[in-house]
Amino acid sequence: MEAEGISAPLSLSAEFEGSFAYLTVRDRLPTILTKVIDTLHRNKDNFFKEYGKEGVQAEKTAISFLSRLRNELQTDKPVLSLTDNAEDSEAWNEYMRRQQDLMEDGRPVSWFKSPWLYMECYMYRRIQEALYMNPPMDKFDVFKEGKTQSYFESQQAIKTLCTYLQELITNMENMTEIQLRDSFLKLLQISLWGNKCDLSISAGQDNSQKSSPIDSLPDLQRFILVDDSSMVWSTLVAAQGAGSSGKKHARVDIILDNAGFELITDLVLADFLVSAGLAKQIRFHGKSIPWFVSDVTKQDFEWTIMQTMAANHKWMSASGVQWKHFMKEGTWSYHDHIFWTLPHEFCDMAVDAADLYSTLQGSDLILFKGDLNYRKLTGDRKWEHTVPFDQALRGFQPAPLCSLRTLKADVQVGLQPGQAEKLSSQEPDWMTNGRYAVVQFSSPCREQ
Ligand SMILES: O=P(O)(O)OC[C@@]1(O)O[C@H](CO)[C@@H](O)[C@@H]1O
Ligand SMILES: [Mn+2]
Repeated sequence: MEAEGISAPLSLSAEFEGSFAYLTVRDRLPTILTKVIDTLHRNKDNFFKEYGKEGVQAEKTAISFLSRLRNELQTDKPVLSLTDNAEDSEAWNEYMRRQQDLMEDGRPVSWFKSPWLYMECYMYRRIQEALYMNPPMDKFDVFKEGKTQSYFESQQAIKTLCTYLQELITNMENMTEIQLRDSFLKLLQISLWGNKCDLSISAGQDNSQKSSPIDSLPDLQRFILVDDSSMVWSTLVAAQGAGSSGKKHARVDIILDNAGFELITDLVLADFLVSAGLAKQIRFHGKSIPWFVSDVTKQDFEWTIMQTMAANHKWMSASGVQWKHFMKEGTWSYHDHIFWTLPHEFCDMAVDAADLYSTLQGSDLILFKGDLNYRKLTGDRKWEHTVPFDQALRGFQPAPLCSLRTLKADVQVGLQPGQAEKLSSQEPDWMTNGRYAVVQFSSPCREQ
């Protein structure tokens, strides 16, 4: 899509044999689909217990939907319109028509010929269609087991992090601005590396946090390829404006990514921002349907706060109680606009989700977590690595924004000349092995 007439390179696509997109569509997506089918099989008795024969029949039909979907994918069939009449179905079908218009010589839109970003998002939406079309399966989260396992497998790291947070809060009034800044930067990096724990790249394999999130920071520093965290800090400080009540009114929006440990790192960061008076309001943005295996839904968000509150650990439960209070008093709020589970590049948001775009324009700082959000920020296109991040956003500038992303797809902009070449010579898979990360900032007020 050409936003504001800004030209852009080709989209990543599985049509490029051997590319990461090709290997993902050929291997990883079918694996994820097979795991979804297995999950439904394994829950057959539960469906019978809860819903009787109707539940078992729904499960069977959903499995046949998903098996057909896997065959369509593996044999590169033309994509199909959605037929579940959900709130977002027309937006999806309109997007398919747009993609069809872009196809050369009238070739149909298909899995190995169309943009990877579209096809991967489309797969997750077709999984949801299989459930929508087979009530009472429509409310079942096929990825719930993996997300809760990631939380339970990361307990030690969560305890360490909540203890660290409470220590910061206890000492906060004695902190100098430098100490406050250093604490913020540490928690920002912990949230950044929390993004390693993603179940899509691992095709559902356990990807929980085993090491101490604090102790591992010094060793990870050298793997941060772009570090604009000082600009994030100065944006936050500049956003402190005394309103009539003399209180600070900064609003921070966090576009969430994965549940489990990563979500805890985001809640801890958000708690610090409010407790340190750096933000008056935090708006969390999650997904309205189960997405990319481990992405946060409203149920995951509420479950995680409740679990942390109920933990048999003093500082975990203290943190969970505080987070529940922030939600109750409205300091924190959770939102799940359907745009986040559409396939659109973010440069389309101002037109295709104008309400969301104008909401985000009211933010003082937007933190985008994770790789899929980075792919949508940059349009998942084959940019030269030295193209500035601002340029790759192609006009998507609702407010000062920062991507906190571990690299798991072969799109990366804003690097120094020679930086990508050096990395490729050392580690050919540096863009997709999840070992590297960026803290990449862009602001409408910064000269382009
Ligand atoms: O957004 P996240 O959770 O950081 O990563 C999502 C992801 O795992 O899924 C896609 C590959 O299947 C890539 O965008 C990325 O590897
Ligand atoms: Mn994710």
